[in-house]
Amino acid sequence: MSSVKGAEHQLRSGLGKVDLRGLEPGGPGWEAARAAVAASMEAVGTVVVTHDALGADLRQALFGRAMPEFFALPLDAKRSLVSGPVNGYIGPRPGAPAYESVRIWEAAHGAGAGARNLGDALWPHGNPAFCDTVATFARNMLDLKRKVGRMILESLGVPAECVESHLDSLAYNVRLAHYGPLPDTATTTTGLSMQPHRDCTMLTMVIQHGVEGLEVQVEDGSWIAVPPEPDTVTVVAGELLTVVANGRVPAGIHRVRTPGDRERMSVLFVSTPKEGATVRPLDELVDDNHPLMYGDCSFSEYVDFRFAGDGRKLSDPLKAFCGALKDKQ
Ligand SMILES: O=C(O)CCC(=O)C(=O)O
Ligand SMILES: [Fe+2]
Repeated sequence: MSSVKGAEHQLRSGLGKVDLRGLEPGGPGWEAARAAVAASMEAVGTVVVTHDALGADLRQALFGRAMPEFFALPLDAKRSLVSGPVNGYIGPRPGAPAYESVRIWEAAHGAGAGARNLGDALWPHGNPAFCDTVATFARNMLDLKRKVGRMILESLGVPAECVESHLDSLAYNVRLAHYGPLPDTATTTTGLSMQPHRDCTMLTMVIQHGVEGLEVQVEDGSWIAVPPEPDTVTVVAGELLTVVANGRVPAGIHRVRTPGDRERMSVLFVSTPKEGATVRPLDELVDDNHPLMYGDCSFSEYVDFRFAGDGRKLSDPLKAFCGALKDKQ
């Protein structure tokens, strides 16, 4: 994939790469970039964007210091972080023996309360550098995320004020992820560190660093490895965006194939509905040509259904949960 600012972009079986550097809403290049972002999103639920949201110093502070410090903590300390609406740690499991990650909620707001709580819980005297790094990262990503979210919805024809109120209705979290070298058995069976999946989010932005691994499924069913270029982010539509977009943006299918013998770190910047919220297709995206595809979707009930309930066994749990046509198929 190579990219050219604004109007030109390269597609491989639907996956686009679009340069967003220096673009402002309504300014030169905005419309062409917006069309390219939307085309890729509507085709494969994913787009790779080039950006200038994270400088080299911030990336170094995050991947070179904050993350190694966190993952080096004793397993018991990491496990003590309760999983739930505030923070959460996922340790190695039989299905993913080399994967661990931690989620920090609302890291983008205020002084990064989520990061500070986590720092205070883990280090006896807190860890201001860790907290500042995560909070700065999240603030910078939030601007980029709003830009991409705005492009997607505007291009579907959603008026500006509705786009803004949708974006204002979301919550944000950061997930720091670490993939250790794969044990031999895992490498010989699938070679995958994370199985193909759709995210249960609104949008997930994946930042890789140095070591590749993220692969995206494209229109012909093949997989494209996204190179870990420092100034790019992979933006993946989650299932909740499919609901809001009334089915016009599919959730991107992706997986992780880490080089077997190498350690890898990635960071996700994630938007979701707020806790307790119910989402539904935006009114502006339902008309005679676009009949209602999804009914009301309670975020927390869907999470339970998908990860702890009957949805675990289904290939399309979203449709079973709130698809408008689910009873007729
Ligand atoms: O680490 C990555 O590149 C992607 C991880 C991912 O897809 C996920 O955590 O849902
Ligand atoms: Fe994912």
